Amino acid sequence: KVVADAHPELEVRLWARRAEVAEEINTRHLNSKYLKDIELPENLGSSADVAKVLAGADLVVLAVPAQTLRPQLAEWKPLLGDTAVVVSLMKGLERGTDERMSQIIKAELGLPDERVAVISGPNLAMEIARKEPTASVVACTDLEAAQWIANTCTASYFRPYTNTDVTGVEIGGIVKNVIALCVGICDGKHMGDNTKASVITRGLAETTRLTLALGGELETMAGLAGLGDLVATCSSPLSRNRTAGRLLAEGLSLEEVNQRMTQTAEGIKSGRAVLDLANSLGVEMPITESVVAVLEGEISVDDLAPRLLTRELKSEGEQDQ
Ligand SMILES: NC(=O)c1ccc[n+]([C@@H]2O[C@H](COP(=O)([O-])OP(=O)(O)OC[C@H]3O[C@@H](n4cnc5c(N)ncnc54)[C@H](O)[C@@H]3O)[C@@H](O)[C@H]2O)c1
Ligand SMILES: O=P(O)(O)OC[C@H](O)CO
Repeated sequence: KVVADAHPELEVRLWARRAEVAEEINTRHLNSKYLKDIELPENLGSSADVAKVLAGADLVVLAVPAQTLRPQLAEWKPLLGDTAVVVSLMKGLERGTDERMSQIIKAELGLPDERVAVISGPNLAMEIARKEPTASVVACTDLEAAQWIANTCTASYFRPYTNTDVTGVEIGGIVKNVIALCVGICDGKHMGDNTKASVITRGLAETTRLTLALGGELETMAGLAGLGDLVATCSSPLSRNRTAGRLLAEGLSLEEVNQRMTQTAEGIKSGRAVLDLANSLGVEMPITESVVAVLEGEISVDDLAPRLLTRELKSEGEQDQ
């Protein structure tokens, strides 16, 4: 939608898994299941036939639940043009491999770095659909490619900044979902703003430790894909991850929460992968560890705060702990 709004002269195509969704987009310019009464631009068409959608595409933007990406890519690979650039909007880490989406895209599609990018930031889908002003980050190791993508998706309400730190941009988007689960639990337990601000700030500290250990940059964490996205998700009632945490705190089982969620809350599945990755690098991530302990039934939601508060005292600036 952003690209279609930005460039009315371009033909933008959306792959829909269900033919009736494609039909509604083409005939009524609506996607009522996901975007209620938002009017979609006329140059945004849709098809349930992925071959038609990918034919001749210069820019391919992927946004499926992270754990489903790898098997989908094998299907899409033969349909992709020789020069197409692939952009990930996904904010999850693959369980079992602990790989980021850009790594999976590169490996499965056999693409060089300059043809794989990431867009991430404080970008709640419904607010963007309503054309509420937002900024974002386009990250690609190749700055020229990032600039081309940024130009393509600059709309009156959408302002992308470029960054070459793909790792930091992706890690910011992944870990904030886990931190938002924790904030949601605080919310569900009627804890106040001091508590939530403390979790957000220490959440950023552990996200930064992981980013630095993976070769990402400190500046990225202070930017839109780090602090920006973390604040948006942790403070918005639209956030699925925060909502999932709140439901857990209200006494729902994880199974009941999953049934209740109509859209993916990436933190639920990615939490374990983030923790495994951190452990493999010797990075301490106490909030992530505690959230995973709740998700895996090792501790109850009531044990979460005591577990975090009774940790050994340390200096605020310690980056390695
Ligand atoms: N919604 C947001 O606010 C937002 C914003 C930025 C990034 N993201 C990221 O984008 C990704 C997708 O999020 P979403 O909100 O669109 O999730 P979603 O649960 O709505 O799923 C997106 C689409 O993927 C399809 N899908 C579901 N299972 C699939 C499968 N097995 N194979 C192929 N397609 C499948 C669904 O039909 C849906 O159309 C996530 O990684 C999320 O973190 C979401
Ligand atoms: O905010 P959530 O939990 O809905 O997550 C979706 C996106 O990552 C928002 O940027």
